[in-house]
Amino acid sequence: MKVYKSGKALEHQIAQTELPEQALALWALGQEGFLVKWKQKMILFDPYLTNWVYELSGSPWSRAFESPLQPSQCLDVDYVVCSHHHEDHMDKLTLQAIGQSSKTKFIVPKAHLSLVKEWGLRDEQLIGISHGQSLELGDGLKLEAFAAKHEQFEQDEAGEHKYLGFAAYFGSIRLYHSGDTIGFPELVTWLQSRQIDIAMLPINGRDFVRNEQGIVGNTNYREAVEIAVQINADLLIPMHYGLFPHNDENPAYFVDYLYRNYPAKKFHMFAPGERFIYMK
Ligand SMILES: Nc1ccn([C@@H]2O[C@H](COP(=O)(O)O)[C@@H](O)[C@H]2O)c(=O)n1
Repeated sequence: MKVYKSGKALEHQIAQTELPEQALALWALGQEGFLVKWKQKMILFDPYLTNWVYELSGSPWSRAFESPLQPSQCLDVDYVVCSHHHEDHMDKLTLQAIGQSSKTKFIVPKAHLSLVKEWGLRDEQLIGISHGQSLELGDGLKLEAFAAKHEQFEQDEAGEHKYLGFAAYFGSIRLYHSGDTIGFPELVTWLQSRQIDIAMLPINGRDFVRNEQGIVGNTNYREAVEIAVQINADLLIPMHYGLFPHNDENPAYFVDYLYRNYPAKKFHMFAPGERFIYMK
């Protein structure tokens, strides 16, 4: 798979992107990694910018495309937000490298605070978040966490959910980044009252063959579409495809399903490294 823009050209584009308050810019970085710029703030969701999964687990976990950005190009980001501790979402090498920044704060599930401290991130860089909690992040930016079901809910001894999704409020623009999850009725109920504009959901699905390989599943393209429809999201962004061929889905099936069933529903399918500007 080709990367649309990467390296210095992408870094330059991010720095040069100026936006009115009612707009935000999104860059897809692969899997569930997205950079959001709004006003002068930058927030990075689930960045997997290295080859750490392959280094840990070997074949078949090699990347299908290079990361559009290197961690060292993300030192100006205000917040890195991680949904759960799977290495393609909470990547030790990416976090350690961005942790060299004196600016960036890391928002992780409270269940994983001790782990990221073991990785060398310092207390003052870290913010833990729990299901049901909201964080005010300044300038009208707010983040709210919701439990996710990476097939199941999983909680630590203290009852902290290990899988989270996030509603991020950029002024009046409301974005939901699901993390890794399947669909479940409470999720729809929680999100219906949040009036989400942009819903970002995985489409890689799940099956017993992948379960037998230790791969935990997510919403498939039908479920992603149906959740977006039920919460009345304005725009649907499919994610979690294209990076690992053995845990993938063809995004054309998502487009086909959406086009046949909800032809008026807006979506955007990204190429890695592509910028998309959303204006409310
Ligand atoms: N044999 C395996 C099975 C799974 N992993 C881990 O799974 C992660 C991918 O799952 P997500 O749905 O969270 O993207 C991947 O990061 C590995 O940590 C593995 O390493 N080996």
